[in-house]
Amino acid sequence: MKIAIAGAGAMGSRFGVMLSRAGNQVILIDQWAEHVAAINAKGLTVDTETGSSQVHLPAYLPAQVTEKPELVILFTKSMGLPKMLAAIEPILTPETKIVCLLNGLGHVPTLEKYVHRENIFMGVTLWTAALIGPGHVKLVGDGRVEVQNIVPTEQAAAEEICRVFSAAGLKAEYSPNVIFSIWRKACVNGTLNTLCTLLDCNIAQLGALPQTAKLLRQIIAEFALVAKHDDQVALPVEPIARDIEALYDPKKAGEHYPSMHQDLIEHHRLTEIDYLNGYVAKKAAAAGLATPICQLLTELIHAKEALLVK
Ligand SMILES: NC(=O)C1=CN([C@@H]2O[C@H](COP(=O)(O)OP(=O)(O)OC[C@H]3O[C@@H](n4cnc5c(N)ncnc54)[C@H](OP(=O)(O)O)[C@@H]3O)[C@@H](O)[C@H]2O)C=CC1
Ligand SMILES: CC(C)(CO)C(=O)C(=O)O
Repeated sequence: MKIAIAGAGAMGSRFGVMLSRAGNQVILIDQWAEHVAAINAKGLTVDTETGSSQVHLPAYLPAQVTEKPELVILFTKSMGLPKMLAAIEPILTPETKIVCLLNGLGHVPTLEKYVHRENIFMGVTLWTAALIGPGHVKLVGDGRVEVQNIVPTEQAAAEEICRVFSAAGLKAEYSPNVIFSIWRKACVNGTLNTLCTLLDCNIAQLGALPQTAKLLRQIIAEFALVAKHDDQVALPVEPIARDIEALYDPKKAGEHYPSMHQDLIEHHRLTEIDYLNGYVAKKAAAAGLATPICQLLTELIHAKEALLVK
């Protein structure tokens, strides 16, 4: 399949490398000129548990692409999504399918401004990856993917995307209720990412703190309030909290510094907070609901951004 990865940072590179190794024709598209130049000059440097290798994939700035892909996989940061969609609009045909695997909430209305609804596929992933520098990523660990169509007639196309992903080892499953999965994943990021970033710790260290269990449940309960009000999604607080707590195990994600920590603490870049706790606080305010903890966490992250982002 002809696949374009739009947003070829850590996660986009992971998907690009795995899909290319499975025989797909993959191109990488990214706005970061130094990263694109490094990949084209010497290949993408991929570090894994077993060593380092160079993977040769064509990389482009959005304005340079002329090929028309059959499938586009979006992996920008949430705040980069509109700019990327506007930039790749010229290469989209009425048949091009788009899969959005970003963390965070509220992406469908953005996608609908650029893509016909029947071509939009939403998903979540538990794969992880880290961007070490331009043209250099670290891909360790295991993961899986869930994908669903947003227009009911397009289930077969979603299942085909899952088949292509799974043939590349990405372990994709058709999701019968992706909106629930997106909210559940947002609970993971709205707790672990936000708290690890504010406390400057990894997931295992967060899990060992006496305050964490209660705080986790309070944050999830606020997400549940808005999920129910806005999307009629019922989020069960206790089972979601237990699933998140299972990630403290160093054999799972315990050693991992969440992507928000990588963005703000390590790279002094803006975070996706407005698509996580900030989204919940904003939607709650609009509906007259109280989500004081999400409101406070959002303000603290923005304050830390003001201190750290150049
Ligand atoms: N990393 C992870 O383990 C996981 C991430 N996700 C989600 O996947 C999506 C993509 O995340 P991820 O792959 O981590 O993002 P990255 O930060 O690795 O890359 C995203 C984009 O940010 C820009 N960028 C990154 N670093 C720099 C830099 N130093 N200078 C200039 N530009 C830079 C690049 O594009 P541009 O210039 O166009 O902004 C890049 O394509 C997010 O929604 C994230 O939450 C989901 C699961 C796990
Ligand atoms: C790995 C995980 C689940 C950690 O919160 C994540 O999605 C991230 O780092 O953004």
